[in-house]
Amino acid sequence: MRISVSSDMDEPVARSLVAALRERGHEVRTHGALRPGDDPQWAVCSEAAAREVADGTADQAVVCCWTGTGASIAANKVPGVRAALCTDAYTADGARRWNDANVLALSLRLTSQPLLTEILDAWFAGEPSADAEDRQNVDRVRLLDHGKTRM
Ligand SMILES: O=C[C@H](O)[C@H](O)[C@H](O)COP(=O)(O)O
Repeated sequence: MRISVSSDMDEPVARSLVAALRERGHEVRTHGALRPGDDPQWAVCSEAAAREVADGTADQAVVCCWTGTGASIAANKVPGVRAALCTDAYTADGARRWNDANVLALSLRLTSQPLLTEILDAWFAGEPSADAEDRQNVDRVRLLDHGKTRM
């Protein structure tokens, strides 16, 4: 997959993330502190990575900041993006399965190397649920992208 990665800090875990994605065979495009000369502010680089998912330049994105909160908030402001802040593998699996999340948000503070591996394993193994209720929920969220609240 084509995966956009952003981080507001040049932390070891962010570099490990990029390396791990490449090792898994993904094509990675970096933003923020991971790209020399790029704006490292979380509101800017998270949006840039998320926008590539929305416009189809990337299949998915991983957005990082110290807590993961700002990165997830900024990414979720981009229509078409469903960003999930995941602090464990179960949450990452659920984000793909129930929420059809297309952007993974990570905390640079909390995500240890082993946890990163577990989260990525779960994220990439997870498939969106075919359950009608699950699909309906995702469709409702998609409507919000267009300012609508009713199916
Ligand atoms: O949600 C915000 C992020 O956790 C930032 O990474 C955090 O605000 C730290 O940024 P700074 O070191 O620039 O204050």
